[in-house]
Amino acid sequence: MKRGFLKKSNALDKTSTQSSSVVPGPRLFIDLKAQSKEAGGLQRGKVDVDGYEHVGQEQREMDASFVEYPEDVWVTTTQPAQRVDATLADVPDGWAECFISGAAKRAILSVPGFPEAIPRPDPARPLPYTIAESPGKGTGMFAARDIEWGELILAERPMLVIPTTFRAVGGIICPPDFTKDQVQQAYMNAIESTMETLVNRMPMEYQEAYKKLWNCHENDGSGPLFGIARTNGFGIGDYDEPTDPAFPDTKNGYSGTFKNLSRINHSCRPNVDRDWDSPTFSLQIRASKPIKKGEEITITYIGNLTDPASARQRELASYGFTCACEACSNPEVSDPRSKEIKELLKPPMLIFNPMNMGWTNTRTGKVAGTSMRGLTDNRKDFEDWMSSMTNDFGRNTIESSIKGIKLMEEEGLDGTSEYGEMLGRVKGGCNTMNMGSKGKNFDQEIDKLVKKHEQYEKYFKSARNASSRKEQSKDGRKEDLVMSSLLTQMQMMNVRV
Ligand SMILES: C[S@@+](CC[C@H](N)C(=O)[O-])C[C@H]1O[C@@H](n2cnc3c(N)ncnc32)[C@H](O)[C@@H]1O
Repeated sequence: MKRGFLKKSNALDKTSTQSSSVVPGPRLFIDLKAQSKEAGGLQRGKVDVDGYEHVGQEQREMDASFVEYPEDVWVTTTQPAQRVDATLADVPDGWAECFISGAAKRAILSVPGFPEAIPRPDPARPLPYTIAESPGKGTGMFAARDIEWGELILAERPMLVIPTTFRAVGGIICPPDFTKDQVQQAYMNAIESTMETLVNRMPMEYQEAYKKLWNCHENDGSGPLFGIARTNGFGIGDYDEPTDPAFPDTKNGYSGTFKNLSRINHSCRPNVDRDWDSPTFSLQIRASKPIKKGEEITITYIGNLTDPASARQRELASYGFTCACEACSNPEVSDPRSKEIKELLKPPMLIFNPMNMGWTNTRTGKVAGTSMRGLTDNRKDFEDWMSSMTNDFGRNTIESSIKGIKLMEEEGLDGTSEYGEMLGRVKGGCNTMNMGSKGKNFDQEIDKLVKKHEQYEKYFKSARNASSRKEQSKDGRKEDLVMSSLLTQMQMMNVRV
C-alpha cells in the first residue's frame, strides 16, 4: 500500500504552518457545541458561502521524529510512525492519522516506552465483544460471552486524532457582509478539507471503516468526514493544549475516532468505563459492571450522570437521539435518587468555624467532634480532642459513603468513576479514623468495600496517562494532606500544637 509522502524507514510528517498575525480574517476557532445549538441544532442545513477565501496555508514535509516545532504550527502526522509500505496485517495494533500541534507531537513522542504494543484480552478465551445491530440505535457493541467486573474488553488505537476545538489550517477571509452562520460555514468547509487530507492518508481498510461510521451531523453544515469525527470522537488524555485566554471556558484537548470503540452506544447507566493509555497510544474499555452474554455494552457520552433526565437529554441532543435508558424512562424514581447521590458525592471537608470553635463538616453541616472551646494548652488535652474530631469525621465519611454506594448500586450508577470515588472515600474515612487512634478494627462490610476499592484502582486506574499519574502521586500523600491541612488551619488559628 502506498502512503505517498513516506520515505526511508520513518514516516515523514506533513507540517502545516499557520499564523493569524500574517493571515487576516476572523480567528481560526469554532465552538462546536455552540454551533450545534445556536445555529438551529442539527437541522440548520448548509449555508451558502460564495465569496470566501481560504488562504495562508503553507506546508512543509518533516521527518517523523522531528519535534522542535515553533509555536503555532499544526502537524499532520502518523502515530506511531510507520514505514511507507506498512499494512494493517504487518502492524495489527494499527496507527492513527493525527492533526495535532507541534507541542502535542512532542508530548506523544516523549512518553516513556511509546509506542508499546497494545494489551489484548486473554487469548485463551473467546473475544469478549461483537459488533451487531442494536434496535433503534443503529449498530452497537455486545458481550459475546459473560464479562467479569474489571475485565479488559478492548484496547484500541484511534484511526484519527483531531483537536476538540478544531482549527482550520490557514486563514479564512470572508466578505464583510457575511453573517455569523456564513463565517461558521466557511470554517466548516476549511475543516473538511483538512479532514480529507487525513482520511486520504489512512490505509484503505481504515478509510472504508471510517466512512461507514455513523454521522449525526449531516444537516448542520459539517462536511461528511468531519460529521463522522464529531459523532464518534472520544476524548483522549495527556495532550491538552493551554486554554485560549479569549475562550477561557473551552478545554482544548484531542479526540480520537475508532473502528470498533466508536460503535458503542450511550447509556446514562453504562456498564463500561474508559481510560486513555499513553505508552500504547490506545483507549481501553473495561467492564465496570459484570456483563452477561448478549447484553449491550454501553458507555456514557456525557459527564454529569447524576443530573436530572431532562438535563442529560439536553446534553445528548447534539448526538441526535433521545436516550431511553432505565433512568431516562423512569425519571420520577431516578431523578430524586440521583439528586441525593449528587449531594453525597460532594467531598466532605472540615472548615474551622470561629463561632462555635469547632470544625464543621461542610457536607453535613455538623460540627465534627467536640469543639475546641475550653481546650487548655495541655498537649494531652489537645491530642484527645484531635482524636475525637478525626474519629467523628472519619466515621461520618464512612457512613455517608456507604449510603452513597448503596444508592448508586440501586440507581445503576455503580459502573461510573464516581462509584470508584465513593469506594475510595470509605478507605479515606478509615485512614482518618486510624489517625485518631491507630490500629482500629473495622467491621466486615467496611473491610469488603476497602478491598473492592483496591480492586477498582487496579482495574480502572492502571492506564498510564497524565490524570492517573496525578491521582497516583496524590493518593500516596492523601493521609499527610488531610493531617497537614488540619495542622495548617490550626496554626492559622494560633492553636499551639
Ligand atoms: C458513536 S455512534 C455509536 C454507534 C452507532 N450506533 C452506529 O450505528 O455506528 C453515536 C450514534 O449512535 C446512536 N446512539 C448512541 N446511543 C444511543 C442510544 N442510547 N439510543 C439511540 N441511539 C443511540 C446515535 O445515533 C448517535 O449519534
